Amino acid sequence: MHLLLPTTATLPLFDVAASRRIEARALTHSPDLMARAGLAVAKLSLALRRGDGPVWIACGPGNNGGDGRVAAQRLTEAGVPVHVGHNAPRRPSLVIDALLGLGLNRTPSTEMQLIFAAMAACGAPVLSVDLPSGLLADTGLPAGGHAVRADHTLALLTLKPGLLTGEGRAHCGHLWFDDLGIAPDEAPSAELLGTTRRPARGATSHKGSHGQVLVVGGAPGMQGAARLAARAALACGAGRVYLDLLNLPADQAADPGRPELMRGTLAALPRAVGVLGCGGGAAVAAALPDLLRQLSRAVIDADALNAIATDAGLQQALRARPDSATVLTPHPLEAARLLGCETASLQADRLAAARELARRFACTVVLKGAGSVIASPSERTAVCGSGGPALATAGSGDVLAGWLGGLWAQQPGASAHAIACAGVDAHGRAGEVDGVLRAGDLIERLAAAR
Ligand SMILES: NC(=O)C1=CN([C@@H]2O[C@H](COP(=O)(O)OP(=O)(O)OC[C@H]3O[C@@H](n4cnc5c(N)ncnc54)[C@H](O)[C@@H]3O)[C@@H](O)[C@H]2O)[C@@H](O)CC1
Ligand SMILES: Nc1ncnc2c1ncn2[C@@H]1O[C@H](COP(=O)(O)OP(=O)(O)O)[C@@H](O)[C@H]1O
Repeated sequence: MHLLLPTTATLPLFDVAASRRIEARALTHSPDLMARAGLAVAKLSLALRRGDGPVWIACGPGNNGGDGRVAAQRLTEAGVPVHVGHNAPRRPSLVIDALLGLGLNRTPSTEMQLIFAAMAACGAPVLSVDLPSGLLADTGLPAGGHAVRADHTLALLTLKPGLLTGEGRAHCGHLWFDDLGIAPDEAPSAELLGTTRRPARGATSHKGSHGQVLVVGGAPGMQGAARLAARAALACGAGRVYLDLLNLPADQAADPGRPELMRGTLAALPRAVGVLGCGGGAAVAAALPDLLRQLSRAVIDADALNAIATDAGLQQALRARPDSATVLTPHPLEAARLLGCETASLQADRLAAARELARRFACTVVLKGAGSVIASPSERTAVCGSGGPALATAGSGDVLAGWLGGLWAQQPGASAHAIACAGVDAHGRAGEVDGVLRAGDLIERLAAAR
C-alpha cells in the first residue's frame, strides 16, 4: 500500500468492466482477496485515526461493505473500538466509508445521502474504501450529484480513471493504492501519466539545433496570451521563438519585457511549430487555412478552436492534416463547442469526450481541467494526475500551449501524443503549489524543473 500521488511512473488504469474481469480471474487463484482488502483498510485506518474514539464503519450491501466488515474484525483484534452501522457513534476517531464501490449502479437514495451527510458532519477524517461512495469509477462523476467527500481513499486491486478525472480528485482526498498482490493480466483501459525528462541539450548544440516556434494570436487587447505562450516556448528551450501578433504593426516589439522574442510570420517560418490561437480573437480565423495547410506541427488553442468549432471548412482542413501533426488543447467549454454539446454532458465522461474529439478531428486532444485527459487515434488514453487549483487562473492554458510548442520544436520526431503527455504532466507538476500561481510564475517554475 502506498500514497499514489505524486507519481513519476506511468501507471495502468482499469475501468469497471476491466476491474471486474481482473478480479474474477484473480479470485480463481487468490480467493482471499477480500481478506487482503480488509486488512489493508485496517492498517491504513490505524495510521489515519485521530484520537481514541471508535472507528465508525459504514458498510453497504455488497463486497465494498464486505471489505469494511473485514476491516472491523482486524481493528477489533488490534484492540481498536469499532462501531459498525449507519449512524455515527459519539466522537469517532475515523469514518470508514464502505457503502458503495464498483457496484454503484444508481443515484444514492435519500437514506444513503443522509449517511453521507452524517459522515461529513461527524468531525472525523473519512477513509473511503476503493472509491468514495457514489462516485462513478469510469468517469469521476458523482451519481446524481451525490458522492462522499473523503479525506483519504484507498483504491484496491486496480486504479480506476474516475479517481483522477472529473470530480474524482475533489472527492478522493489523498489517494492510496493497494494492488492486493495481484498483477493485472490485461491491457489497461487508460494510463496515469508519469514523468518524462526534458529534451537533452548536446554540448555542441546551438540555437539552430533546438527548433523554432511561431505563436500566432494576440489580437489587440489580448497580446498577453500570445506573449505568455511565446515566453513558455522560450523557457522550454526552443531555439528561436517568434510572435505573429494579429493586427499589430510589424515594427512594434514582439514583447518589450522579453527582448529574446521576435516578430515573425508563416511565410518566413514554414518549418516552425505553430502555437495557434492564444488571444487570437476573431482575427485568427482568417489566418487558419494557410496555417493548417502549411505547418507540419501545430498546437491549437483558445480562439483558434472556437473558430474551428463554427467552420466546416476549417474542420475539414484539420482532418486533412497528416497523422500526429496536431495537438488540440481545449478547456471543457471549447471542447463542448467543438463537439456541439453542453459542457455538463461533456464533463460527465471526459475520457469518452476526449476520445471522440480525437477521432472526429484525427488529432491528439488535451481535454484540460482537473485530471486533464490526453487522447489520440490509436494511442492509449492518458489521464494527468498532477496539477491543482493553483492553475485555475488566467493564462495557465496559454503557458501549456507554448510549452507544448517548445517541447515539439526540440523533438521534431516525437509524436503529438508523446509531446502532449510530457507537456501536460510537466505543466501540472509545476502548478502544484498552495494558493494561486500567476501564469508568469508558472513559466519560471516550469523552466526550473528538470
Ligand atoms: N470480491 C472481492 O473479493 C473483492 C471485492 N472488492 C470490493 O468489492 C467492491 C465491489 O463489490 P460489489 O460488486 O459487491 O459492489 P458494491 O459493494 O459497490 O455494491 C453493490 C451493491 O450495492 C447496490 N447499489 C448500487 N448502487 C446503489 C445505490 N446508489 N444505493 C444503494 N445501493 C446501491 C447494488 O444493488 C449491489 O447490491 C469493490 O469496490 C471493492 O471495494 C475489492 O476489495 C477486491 C476484492
Ligand atoms: N483545478 C485544477 N486542477 C488541475 N489543473 C487545472 C485546474 N484548473 C485549471 N487547471 C489547468 O490550468 C490550465 C487552464 O487552461 P485554460 O482554461 O485554457 O486557461 P487560460 O485560457 O486562462 O489560459 C489547464 O491546463 C488546466 O488543466
